[in-house]
Amino acid sequence: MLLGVITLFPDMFQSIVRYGIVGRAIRRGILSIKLWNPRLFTYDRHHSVDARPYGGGPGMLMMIEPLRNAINQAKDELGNNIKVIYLSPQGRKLKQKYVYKLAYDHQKLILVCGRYQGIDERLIQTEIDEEWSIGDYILSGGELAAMVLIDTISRVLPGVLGNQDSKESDSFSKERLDCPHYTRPETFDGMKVPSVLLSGNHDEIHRWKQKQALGRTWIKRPDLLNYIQLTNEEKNLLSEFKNEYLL
Ligand SMILES: NC(=O)c1ccc(NCc2cccc(O)c2)nc1
Repeated sequence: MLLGVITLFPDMFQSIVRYGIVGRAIRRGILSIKLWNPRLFTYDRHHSVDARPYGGGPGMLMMIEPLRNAINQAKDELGNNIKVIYLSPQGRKLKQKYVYKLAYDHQKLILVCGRYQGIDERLIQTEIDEEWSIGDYILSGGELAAMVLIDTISRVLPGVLGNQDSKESDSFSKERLDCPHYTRPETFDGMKVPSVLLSGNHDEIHRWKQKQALGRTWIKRPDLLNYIQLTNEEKNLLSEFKNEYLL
């Protein structure tokens, strides 16, 4: 998968291309990232990329021309029918199921990172195909949002995560929270690992993990339960958890 990024701060992306899962995906040739800086596509004396907003208001906006020039350059290099995504607080809220879609439905994507107070609306109307948000908060730029998107996409690309299960067991891959996890020592400050996890009884262990994941979702994120259709077995596990919890 090839991800093109339009950003005024290309060096920020060094922080993900060298390390961890994204670094591994790049080294394995599964993912590549190419950056274009709109400032290199300005032709005025001051290389202006931002300007004051019409109608007043605080801060500056990114101008159309440098962004459009950079996007066009990216399209010239990557191909013209590539989906262009803009990261902004006004975007659709990113969820795991959309990460799979973005990763599996496209071989290439272009991510546009806004700075300042955002970008001229006419650029959004003419050049942006989809607007996405990583959450309901304001960042000083779209770069961190783009890096979050790159990281979570790279985790679902085939061949990136060694043990496929680790991806599947990720909580949000089944749109529920994860079960609790434990590792050595068996007892720490008098706190013991739940005995079922030491039993070697894989059916019991799987049942316990399912029950804990459902129970924790009910406690911490009951809203998620509105979106998932539970099997009868899952419904039984959850009511068992509730009875024990409410005792
Ligand atoms: N929640 C997000 O995905 C997100 C994305 C970008 C961003 N900052 C740049 C920006 C871009 C557009 C308008 C704007 O007001 C700020 N902040 C948060």
